[in-house]
Amino acid sequence: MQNQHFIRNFIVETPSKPGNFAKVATAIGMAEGDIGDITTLKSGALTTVRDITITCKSEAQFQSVIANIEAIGNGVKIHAVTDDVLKAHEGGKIAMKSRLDVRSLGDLQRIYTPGVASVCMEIVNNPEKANYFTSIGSSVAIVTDGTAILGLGNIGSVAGMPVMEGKAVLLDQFVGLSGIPILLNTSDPDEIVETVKHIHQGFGAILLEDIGSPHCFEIEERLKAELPIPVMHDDQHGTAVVALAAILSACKSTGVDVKDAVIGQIGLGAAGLAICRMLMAYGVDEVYGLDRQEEAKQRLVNYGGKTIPTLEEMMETCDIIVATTGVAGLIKPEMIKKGQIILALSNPNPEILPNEAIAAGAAFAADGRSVNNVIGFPGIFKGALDAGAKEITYSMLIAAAQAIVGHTKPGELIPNPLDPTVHHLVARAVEEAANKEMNL
Ligand SMILES: NC(=O)c1ccc[n+]([C@@H]2O[C@H](COP(=O)([O-])OP(=O)(O)OC[C@H]3O[C@@H](n4cnc5c(N)ncnc54)[C@H](O)[C@@H]3O)[C@@H](O)[C@H]2O)c1
Ligand SMILES: O=C(O)C[C@H](O)C(=O)O
Ligand SMILES: [Mg+2]
Repeated sequence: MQNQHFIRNFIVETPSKPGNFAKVATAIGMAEGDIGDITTLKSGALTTVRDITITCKSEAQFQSVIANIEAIGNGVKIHAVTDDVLKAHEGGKIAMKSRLDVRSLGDLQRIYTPGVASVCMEIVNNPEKANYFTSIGSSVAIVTDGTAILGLGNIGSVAGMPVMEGKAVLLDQFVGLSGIPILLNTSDPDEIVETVKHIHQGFGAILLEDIGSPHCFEIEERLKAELPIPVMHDDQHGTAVVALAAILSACKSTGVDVKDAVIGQIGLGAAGLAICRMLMAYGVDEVYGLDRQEEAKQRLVNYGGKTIPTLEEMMETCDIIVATTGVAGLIKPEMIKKGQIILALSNPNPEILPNEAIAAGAAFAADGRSVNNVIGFPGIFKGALDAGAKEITYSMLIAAAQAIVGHTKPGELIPNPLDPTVHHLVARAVEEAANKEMNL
């Protein structure tokens, strides 16, 4: 797999004289290492120690980064090279924590037997109070069968758990919801639907994650129809929201009316088909899909979409290209037309690196790390839960996309996901759209 993201942390000591860190940065750049976070650990009179996050495309590249730094000499020393990604995952990223302290017998009797019995009876007599007296209303099941983990494919739900824990971390950090991973050991649609139906009462909503096509379409449709709570396949609709927002922002920046744009979508699986459907729901006429599977193309045609037979033809005729194939490096620089907008959204490695696309003439380019459904799904679920919505509809999704665009700075494609305001605005917009649909 090309364009790998190997992330390591270098603990580097340099003499405190100005210019020494610049030598280290140059040494890293000469080996094509990409510098990320830099944390000064110690700033002394004689030496400074920094923790430098470096991303490389291969282990070999790391070795040349190390060799280049060591070649500087004059007191520049590498004290350690650590893998902070693995370190961050030691023991897992999430934990079930109590919101209350139990320090006395009184506490125990209130939150446990016998006090808890009265709360149970309160719910027996007023079932709608379950969301008020329990955590159900702020809990989201993150359900996967592990068949389409990022672009890594069918690696199974246990190997996919770090991704599901990641979604739970983001739900907690950005909107204060509790995400609970549910790892299925079946990819049979009937068994998945039956299982989720039997566990749904413990959750306010269901987030389907990294379930591959075509099963994901049937599973989501059946659960949406059969459950009284919101169900959303994030890879489909969270991605469609973010892709629409990025396209609207790019069109705004380039003075193009999105409804006149010619948009090509490479890959018509979970993400790609949903992106096409979202664009058509938004009123874009010229949306063309491409997939290597006939049945994937047929699904788009069944929704009223159009297809283009080859990648070369799509790259030649479309102003905006979105790719969600899982195939790193699929789009070659020589395929890029001047002024094109390229959203190569596959993770962990895009169909083309944004800097390569820009260098080849693209007006805008982004990968799946920056244009990522993290901008959408936390606020979408928060808004749906706050509204007490029974489902997540297109008007709620389009409201989410418009809220994202409204908070995007000129020249940006989408806001920074670390900006808490964007998640709050998305949640409010989704809640309002839901209330409008429920005539509240
Ligand atoms: N940036 C984001 O937020 C985001 C969100 C969802 C998915 N993704 C990424 O998109 C990729 C696909 O995810 P998915 O859930 O849609 O998977 P999927 O398996 O449902 O869909 C992938 C589709 O791409 C097609 N495809 C593969 N190689 C192709 C090629 N060479 N030419 C044309 N079509 C080809 C497959 O036939 C399939 O239909 C993954 O890498 C995933 O990480 C990114
Ligand atoms: O997990 C992500 O980063 C986004 C998306 O859900 C994906 O599958 O790529
Ligand atoms: Mg995913």
